[in-house]
Amino acid sequence: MQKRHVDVAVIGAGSAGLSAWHMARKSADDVLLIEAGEYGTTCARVGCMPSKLLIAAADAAHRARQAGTFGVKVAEVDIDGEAVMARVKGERDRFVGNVLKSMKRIPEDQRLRGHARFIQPHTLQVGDHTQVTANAIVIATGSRATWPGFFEAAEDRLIINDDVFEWETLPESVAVFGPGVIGLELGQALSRLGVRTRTFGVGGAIGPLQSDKVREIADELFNAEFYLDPDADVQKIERSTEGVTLTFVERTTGKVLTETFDYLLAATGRQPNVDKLALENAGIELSERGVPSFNRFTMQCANTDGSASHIFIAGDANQAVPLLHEAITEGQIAARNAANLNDIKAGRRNVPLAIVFTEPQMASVGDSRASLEARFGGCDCIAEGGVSFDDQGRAVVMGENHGYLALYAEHGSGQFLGAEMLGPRVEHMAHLLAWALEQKMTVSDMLAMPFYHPVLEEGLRSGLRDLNANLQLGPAVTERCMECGPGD
Ligand SMILES: Cc1cc2nc3c(=O)[nH]c(=O)nc-3n(C[C@H](O)[C@H](O)[C@H](O)COP(=O)(O)OP(=O)(O)OC[C@H]3O[C@@H](n4cnc5c(N)ncnc54)[C@H](O)[C@@H]3O)c2cc1C
Ligand SMILES: NC(=O)c1ccc[n+]([C@@H]2O[C@H](COP(=O)([O-])OP(=O)(O)OC[C@H]3O[C@@H](n4cnc5c(N)ncnc54)[C@H](O)[C@@H]3O)[C@@H](O)[C@H]2O)c1
Repeated sequence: MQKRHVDVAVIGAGSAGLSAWHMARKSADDVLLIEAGEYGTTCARVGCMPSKLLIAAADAAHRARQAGTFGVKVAEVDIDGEAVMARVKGERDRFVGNVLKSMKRIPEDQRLRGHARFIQPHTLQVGDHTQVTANAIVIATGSRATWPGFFEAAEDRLIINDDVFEWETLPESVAVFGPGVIGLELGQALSRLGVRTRTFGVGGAIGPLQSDKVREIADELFNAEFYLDPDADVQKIERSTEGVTLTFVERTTGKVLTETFDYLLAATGRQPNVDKLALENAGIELSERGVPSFNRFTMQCANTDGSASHIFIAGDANQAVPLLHEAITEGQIAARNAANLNDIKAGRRNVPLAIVFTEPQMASVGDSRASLEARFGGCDCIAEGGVSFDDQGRAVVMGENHGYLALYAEHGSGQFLGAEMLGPRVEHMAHLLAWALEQKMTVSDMLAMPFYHPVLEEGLRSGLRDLNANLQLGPAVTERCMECGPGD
């Protein structure tokens, strides 16, 4: 057994762990990055990047099918599943390759392969070969897909997102369970690529949407394109000779149907990889679900006696905001503090921003309406405004005039608080709104900004005018804006 002492040990070489290693090295000499699995990060290997590559192929197919809207004739859209998957995997490998290249800058003696687990608060057992003691430890172990036990009836036809990106070609059919972020992104993409899909949820949720109005529109729009039952009654799942056979109540007809699919894709959420760390030996306080309690500004965990620990947790492992940009920020904050235990500082956190790459895209900026209600204590302080994209100039031009933008602001101050949206390419508008929120802009400040013509942001201006009127800070929006042209 090898023994080694380091200043900071980082467990997990994903996006949070890599950013942690780089940050810790700014103040500590001996920083060890420990990885149990493949190098390359979840984001590049089986997450953000391959999913967006599959979506890009699906969008190409969709554009070709929609070309007739513009008087452009495309004879037949023929999907070559092998070519689709070859590009997805080829470009995915390029992204993974870039991560691997950047990892070469980490000296070999600062990297260690093997599964880490705590044997004492300052000591990790790595594989069966090394014991590492560290002044401070950053847990950056990510998360993994999770599913209810009864899915196991699908046996070898039960798959998760990781499996999709290993396909040689596209299957004929997939039953998608979980209309959350992953299920909707992958489910819509597969459907657009000609794969027969049905998507089943529980409880009515669609993606991360909180606004009833936006969710209802999303339900209608997605269902116009592919079968989605967000509150499904699935009565039986079984492995049959042909694949996986489901018995379920069809949403539209109420009939009990039995259908066979090649695969059951479980997209029913993710759980943090903290259950195999032997955290009971780490001396830190755990939530009921076994996740360490931590401060989101310092990323520092709490000891069982309430004192501050030398252990920090960043990225999907802490289950707070499982998004790539947050993992990187958290890794940096955690590592900065792990390397400076005598000078713990609160890190800067950005406003919440989340984007789902369906079409129309979904996005949210700021706290959800429910959190805002909780924060403002039911004082009737929140004004809401909104705009539909159905008649928005640029969206009509592009033939993508669907969706709705809901905007929130504080009565009295007129301060912009957040937004939820479903609409064409709203990834960009969501960024503008997040930047406005970071700058603590009021709705009047935002309306004083330039708006080009004809752009989707003219729709945002209409929504802001509606919000301003509801704040009683501007005129009621009763008709189309006369002075702003046909874009709003
Ligand atoms: C299909 C999919 C699509 C996504 N799309 C987006 C997107 O578009 N935008 C976005 O912002 N986010 C997206 N995400 C989320 C994003 O990928 C994650 O938030 C991010 O990758 C988390 O990074 P991490 O460093 O916390 O975890 P990871 O990158 O998973 O790194 C954790 C590492 O820890 C290692 N590890 C675990 N346990 C141990 C141990 N005991 N010892 C040693 N090593 C260990 C693991 O092997 C792994 O390499 C997506 C996720 C998925 C699954
Ligand atoms: N574009 C992006 O930024 C992006 C893309 C993919 C993933 N992610 C991240 O990954 C996280 C995990 O994504 P996810 O889609 O796995 O989780 P999720 O929490 O977004 O969705 C899980 C869905 O499964 C449903 N569900 C639970 N049990 C079910 C059951 N038995 N049958 C049917 N449905 C069931 C839930 O109601 C929910 O709608 C996201 O929260 C997000 O942070 C982000």
